[in-house]
Amino acid sequence: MGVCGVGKTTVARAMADMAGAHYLEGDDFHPEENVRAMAQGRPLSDADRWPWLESICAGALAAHESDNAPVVIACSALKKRYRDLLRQRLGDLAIIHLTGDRELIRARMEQREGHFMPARLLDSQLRDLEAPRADEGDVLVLDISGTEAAILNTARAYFSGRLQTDRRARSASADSGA
Ligand SMILES: Nc1ncnc2c1ncn2[C@@H]1O[C@H](COP(=O)(O)OP(=O)(O)OP(=O)(O)O)[C@@H](O)[C@H]1O
Ligand SMILES: O=C(O)[C@H](O)[C@@H](O)[C@H](O)[C@H](O)CO
Repeated sequence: MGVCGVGKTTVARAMADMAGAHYLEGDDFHPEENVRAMAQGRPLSDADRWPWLESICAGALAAHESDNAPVVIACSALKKRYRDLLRQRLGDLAIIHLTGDRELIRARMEQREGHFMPARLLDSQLRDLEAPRADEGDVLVLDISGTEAAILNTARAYFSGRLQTDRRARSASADSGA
């Protein structure tokens, strides 16, 4: 999760490769009108985002049910209520909140080519962002100022730990016949 340009796609793709997981790009689930709005510099509203979040959940569940493999999703999930919807629909999550200095994110967005999101929407994303607090216990905060390798190492350690915990919990519940 995180604002535009913070590196969600980059990290999520690498994590999915590492874990043999499905990779879902949140941007692919936006209806055309959402993409058009953002491309024209208009921030999305809650009303624009609810159906989009629901379709990400449907896609994630379908992918997982096809072969039981884990699913990694690149999704802004800017507000607590969006993350709560994901938790409610998808069950246990391991969330990485990518954060960074506004100027660094802006510079990366300006260098990026072929993406619909204009750098001028960054401030609206930062305004919408409700950074997870400590009571959202499934979130790792990861600053993006380090090298890509260092970021991926930290992300990998967090996901691996969460996957092992999840596997242990599932095997314990299978043993107990639950
Ligand atoms: N650690 C990093 N170091 C340098 N550049 C990076 C790093 N991570 C990502 N980038 C570059 O920053 C740009 C934004 O990254 P990316 O597209 O992954 O962000 P995003 O959060 O998925 O963006 P959006 O939400 O707008 O789709 C890309 O050009 C990417 O190659
Ligand atoms: O919630 C949102 O406003 C959107 O998901 C955006 O964050 C973009 O889709 C993405 O980040 C584009 O760059």
